[in-house]
Amino acid sequence: MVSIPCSYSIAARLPRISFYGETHLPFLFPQTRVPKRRYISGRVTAAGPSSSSAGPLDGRPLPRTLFPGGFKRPEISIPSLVLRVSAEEVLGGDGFCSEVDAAVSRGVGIVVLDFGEPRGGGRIYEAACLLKTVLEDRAHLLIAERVDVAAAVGASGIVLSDHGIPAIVARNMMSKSKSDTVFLPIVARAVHNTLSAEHAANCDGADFLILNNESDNKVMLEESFTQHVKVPILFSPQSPGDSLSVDLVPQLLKSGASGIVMSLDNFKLFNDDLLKMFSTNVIAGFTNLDEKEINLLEAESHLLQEAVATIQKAAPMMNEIALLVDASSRLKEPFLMVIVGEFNSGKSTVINALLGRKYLKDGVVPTTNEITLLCYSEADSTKQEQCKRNPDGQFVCYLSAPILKNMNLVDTPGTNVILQRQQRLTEEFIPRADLILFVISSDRPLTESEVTFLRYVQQWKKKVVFVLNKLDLYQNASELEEATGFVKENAQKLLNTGDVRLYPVSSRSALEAKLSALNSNVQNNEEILSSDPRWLTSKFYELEQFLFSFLDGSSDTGMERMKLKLETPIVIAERLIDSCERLVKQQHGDACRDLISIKEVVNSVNVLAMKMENESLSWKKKALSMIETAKDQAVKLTEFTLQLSNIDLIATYAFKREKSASIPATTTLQDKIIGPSISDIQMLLGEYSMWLHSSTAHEGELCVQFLQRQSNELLNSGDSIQSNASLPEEEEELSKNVMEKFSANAAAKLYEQEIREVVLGTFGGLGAAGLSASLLTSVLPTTLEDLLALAFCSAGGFLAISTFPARRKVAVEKVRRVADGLAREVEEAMQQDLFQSIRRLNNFVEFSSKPYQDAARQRISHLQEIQADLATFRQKLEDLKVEIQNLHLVP
Ligand SMILES: Nc1nc2c(ncn2[C@@H]2O[C@H](COP(=O)(O)OP(=O)(O)OP(=O)(O)O)[C@@H](O)[C@H]2O)c(=O)[nH]1
Repeated sequence: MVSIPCSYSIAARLPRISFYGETHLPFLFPQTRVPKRRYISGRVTAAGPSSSSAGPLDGRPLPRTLFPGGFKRPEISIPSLVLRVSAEEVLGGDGFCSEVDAAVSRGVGIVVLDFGEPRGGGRIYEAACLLKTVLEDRAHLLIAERVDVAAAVGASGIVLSDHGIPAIVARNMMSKSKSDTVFLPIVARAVHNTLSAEHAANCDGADFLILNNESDNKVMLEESFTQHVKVPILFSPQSPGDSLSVDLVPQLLKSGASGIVMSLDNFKLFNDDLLKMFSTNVIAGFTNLDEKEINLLEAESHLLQEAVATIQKAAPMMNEIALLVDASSRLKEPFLMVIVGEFNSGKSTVINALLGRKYLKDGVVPTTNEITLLCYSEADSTKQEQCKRNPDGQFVCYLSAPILKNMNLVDTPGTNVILQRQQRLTEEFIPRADLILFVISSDRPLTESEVTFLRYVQQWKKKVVFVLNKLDLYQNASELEEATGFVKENAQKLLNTGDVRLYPVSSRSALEAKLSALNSNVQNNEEILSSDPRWLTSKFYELEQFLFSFLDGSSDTGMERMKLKLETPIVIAERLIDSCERLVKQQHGDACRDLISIKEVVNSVNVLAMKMENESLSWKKKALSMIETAKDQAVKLTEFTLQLSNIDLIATYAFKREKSASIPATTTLQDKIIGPSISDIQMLLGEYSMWLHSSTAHEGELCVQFLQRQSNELLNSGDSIQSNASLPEEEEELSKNVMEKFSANAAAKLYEQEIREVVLGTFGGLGAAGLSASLLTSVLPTTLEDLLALAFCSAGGFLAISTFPARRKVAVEKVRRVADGLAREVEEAMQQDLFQSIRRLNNFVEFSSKPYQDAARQRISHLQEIQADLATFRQKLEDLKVEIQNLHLVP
């Protein structure tokens, strides 16, 4: 067991990193907003270019992700505390879940749900759902055996038994069901003997093993076995139901166990000292810091915690926050130098030469298809040096090479490999690096893929040191000069800096020289090395000199190391804040547009009012023309009735004086003119009323629909805004009432009265003028001329009849006036009905839009607050950067 374990595994409780955008990433794929609808003149149309769906305000699409797309392995802290619970216990109540909750807050990183008894799938599912709620994202939930249940509840993974399905099958089954996550499911294998342990580790592809059989536990204590199995082995040192001897725990960890699996009862036996063994151990990254530096480290730690809170508030869905959490937790850890380069450029040889031994070839490191972290072990024999593969796929090697005392090295897969996954692993690691050693092969200096990769590195503002490896391939000095000039010039352009460090080396020669010096068995082999021509021609010492000066805190480069280390999380924070600012700016723009859209909805009632007013003109015109037609008919009837030749009438009123009898004109007026006209107009007004109602109701409906669509976007949650407003139900009645009040019978009576008055007023006095009733009776049935002739016979008669046309005109005028009055009344009532409808709609829209307007305003001010917070925070980071840059200045 190495004495100082490395801690390069993000604690399971941290929020998950989502690096890739193949699947749905809420933050990186800013939530796909339903295309905004613009609400104009009562019609809903697709939004124009100002629509929020068009992406950020500058019109360019937001970057899909900080990294290219793909899946990522979940990360588990090692050593790990694992709780094993049964469905029975979980569903049994009695505060069991609260105790699990407490255990997680005390450091349990994984909870395994066993099916126990009874074995019904429903019970397990129920228990898994309950556990998931208890654990939230603080610990991984693994389900024993039941891939279906694990997939259904969205568990982090599965624990397969010795004889269970192959790990790859389980992983695929779960991956398919978890298409919305970028994390691969965890697949652990419970094994009962060393044989199956070896098989699972080497062939099965399980992420870690749980050794269940207590009789075999002692086998695990043997070094040969732990050396052999390259995946973490977690011990389950007791049979279910047995109590765990806690004294065993330190011994198990020392023997190479990567964690302990236990029941809740056993966990309760763990005291704080024991729990400390499971907390991440940190190697002091900086020694001999003066007070100013210590203060700066503390200040930065606090500021980064604040940054995490600010970013989480601004963009709760931003999974990349884990990068910052991770980087800030590593602030006090050793300087991290990441070696990158194309496949076969000589990265491993450079590392071996730095380490002074062939660590990366003699089997200690199994592959460069994964990230390999090399950190220091105080082991005094190479036997204790070992490599382990963490469940996240990363190899961690503990080596005793002196250079690792103050600097961790990371070997990465080549960047131009065919398998994109390897390239992605390297890309993922870049933000964590404090310094990048970029190894270029002399036979292909600065290829296209290297240029692309450098551009990516530049995004993270990393300090890059170039190694032009395989120097021995150059024929002469001028070739070398040409190559270094080319690389420097282009690197300067790419990294936008005049300060490009480039070390042409032959790492193979350097390694060979170091190995011969090592094998010379001489106590002080430095002399042998410095006299070795391979060492001299390798020029490797120049690179080493630079790196060692990095390790010396008192030198300028040592100070630079401190600065770079301090700046690593700041750069990540800045990038995340950039993304947050873009996102919040977009959200703010959206919210402003939302408010404008809502106001547009309210204002659209005015547009609709104008439109309806225009349309109502044609309704009015129709109604008035109906009245006009009736009027014309009534006028004609009056004129016809009040003719001298229409002697029947005169006879009836003037001479027969049958007051009670109705004249035919009255009946005609009532039955043929007024009656049908009234019912026609009433029908028209009924339709008008319906038109008003349906137009406003339709508009109201559209408005409600629009506002409801806004709801989710405004609230940014699943809630919806409740509005108590209801659409106007009743139809407008004023115009209909006017016509209902207008009685055909009453009008006919009035008409008759008028006719009567005209006739009586004209002819009622003729008898007094001396006309004899008999003469009149014999003459009157003849012609008008006769009558006129008779009238000429009597001055009095003539005078009376001569007033007839004027009286008739008055009667006609009266008929006209009545009709015109009715027309005016109807027109006014129609207008009132229109106003009333619009008023109702207006009230409804204003009332129902109010909660939405309030929500939009609240959201705008909330986003403005966040923008202000981010700006303040950016300033704080700037100030801190200045302080870091001024570190070298004597106070
Ligand atoms: N001529 C010459 N060959 C070298 C030198 N350094 C490494 N090589 C050779 O280059 C080949 C690749 O070296 P590695 O160190 O495995 O390269 P790598 O970049 O780690 O390769 P991957 O891990 O596969 O990406 C090996 O055959 C080395 O012997 C050197 O300085 N000169």
